[in-house]
Order: sequence, then structure tokens, then C-alpha cells
Amino acid sequence: PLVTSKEMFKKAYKGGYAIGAFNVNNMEIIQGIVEAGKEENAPLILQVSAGARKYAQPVYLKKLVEAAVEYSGLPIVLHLDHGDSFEICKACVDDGFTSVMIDGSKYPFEENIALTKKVVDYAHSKGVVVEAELGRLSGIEDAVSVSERDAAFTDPDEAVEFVERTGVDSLAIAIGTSHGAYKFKGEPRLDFERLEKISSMLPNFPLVLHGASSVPQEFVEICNKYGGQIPGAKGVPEDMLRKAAEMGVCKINIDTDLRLAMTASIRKYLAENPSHFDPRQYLGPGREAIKQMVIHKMRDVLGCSGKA
Ligand SMILES: O=C(COP(=O)(O)O)N(O)CCCCOP(=O)(O)O
Ligand SMILES: [Ca+2]
Ligand code: NA
Ligand SMILES: [Zn+2]
Repeated sequence: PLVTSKEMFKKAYKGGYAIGAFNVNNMEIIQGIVEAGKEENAPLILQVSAGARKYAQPVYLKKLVEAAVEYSGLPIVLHLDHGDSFEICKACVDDGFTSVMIDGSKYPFEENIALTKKVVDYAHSKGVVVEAELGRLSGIEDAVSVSERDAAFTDPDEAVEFVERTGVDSLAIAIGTSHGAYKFKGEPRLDFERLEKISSMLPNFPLVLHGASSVPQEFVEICNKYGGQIPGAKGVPEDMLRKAAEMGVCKINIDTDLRLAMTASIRKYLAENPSHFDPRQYLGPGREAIKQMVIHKMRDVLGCSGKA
């Protein structure tokens, strides 16, 4: 059924595992993710960005997710990723989303609180849960000074006050991750001391990790072999994600790895089959690559297999 993330986060927190939150933009991406969830019997968060709503038109994504629920019978959350205004959050709540993110992380603390509280009040009145963000995801230089880190990463004391004053259901924190395929300037590092502090000060409260793709080198190499140019692409090592899942992180956002899996597969197919031009012939393998990648994530990284 279409559900909020309330129950699945409670179970994930207690069980020391995380739920995968996968960005969806079209039918094949959704199908690949849902097939993986079916095979693994895993709960799913299918998340839609503003960009996805513009690309596909909201009604297509809504109906595709409804189809996924009907086809799979899995507990599925329909989540707005990085909502940037009360208006888009309200529109999604009114359109049947079961969870929305309001990303006020670029505003000063008090403004982020005010905006988030406004979304929480509306969403909760409709039975919808809310994710917010505190701290700035940024590919900041590893060598950066401690004070700059403190300025960007989530402050544990602020996190406690933020949660108390907004009533938000989950919180995206900044501990060193960043969006996209080029994370970390030097060696991959997450601020686990900070995570430990935040989760100990917010017991039983679900934390969210954005920018959590691992950027498997296998896909990078295939892309680059068949005409792509993504040198130096790097992500979050999977063992760090497993560790985060045991430390209060209940939702792990994955989009870049979906893009790389599909793109590598399609580049390879088209290079090896120059005479083919039926979109099903390359979108199908792209879908399959997503399925296999998501199965791996559920089984070996998130730990949510068998938890539906
Ligand atoms: O945290 C993440 C994903 O992080 P990742 O890049 O490590 O996968 N996300 O929140 C996904 C962001 C997706 C942005 O989508 P548009 O291009 O449509 O704006
Ligand atoms: Ca942000
Ligand atoms: Na989100
Ligand atoms: Zn994000």
C-alpha cells in the first residue's frame, strides 16, 4: 500500500538498518526499483524532485507510483525530495504524497524553523510526514579548517532545538556527503563523531543521509569505455553507509547510482548493437541494470531486504 515512512523508520531505527530512498523520473526507473523491492521483499521510498515533476509532469509520476503499489503490494512511500517552498509541499500533500521534504537548509536557522514548522503544521493536518534539512551538503575541501566544517555541517545542539521547535518527523543532516558523482576532494570521509553526537542527543529520531550514492567504479569504467567522460567520479564507500545505518540513519538517498547504472548499460548496448533502434532494446537493459544495483543496495548496504 501507499504509506507514510513513520512505521518503516521506527522498525529501521530499532533494527539498525536503513530504507533506500530512490529518485524516480520515468517508467523504467520505477520498474527497476520496484522489481528489486519485490525480489527482496523490501519497503520502498520512491522520491520525486521538482525537476522530476517538470520532466515527467506530476500526474504521470503519481499514476506510475500508484501502479507500482498495485503491481507489487509493497509498502511504498511517495516522497517529495528537496521541496523548496511551502507551496510545492502543500501541492504534493494535496496531490496524495505521503511524505514531503522541505529543504530550508540554505536559510538562517530561525527562517528554516519557521518555514519547516509551517509545512509540518499543514502536512500533519493531512496525515503526511515531513523531512527537513539542517546544515549544508557541500563538497567542501577535506583540508578545510575545523571552523568552516562547523559552519557547514549540522550542529548537534541546533538539531535538538530544530526538532523540538518544528515537530518534524525526520532530519537530513550534513556530515560530509554531497550530491552528484564527484564527492570528496580527497579521501572519502564522514564525520561519524558528529553523527554519534546528533543521534545520542535525539534518541529514536530518524536521521536522513543525502548524497549517499557510492558511484561504483564498474559503472564509471563502462561509461568511460563507451563514449562517456566522467573521470574521477567518486562516492560514499558502502561500509560507511552500513555504519551510518546502525547509528540512527533510517533513510539513505540514492539517485546518482541509478543514473550511472542505467547510463552505463545503455551506452554499452548501443555501442555493441549499432543497428538497433527500438528504445525497448536499450531501455530494457537499463531497467535491468537498475534492478540489479538496487538489489545489491538492499541486501548488502541498507539491510532492508525482507523488512517489507
Ligand atoms: O540526496 C540525493 C541523491 O544523492 P546522490 O547524488 O548521492 O545520489 N537526492 O536528494 C537526490 C537529488 C536529486 C536531484 O534531482 P534533480 O536533478 O531532478 O534536481
Ligand atoms: Ca539543502
Ligand atoms: Na528527501
Ligand atoms: Zn538530496
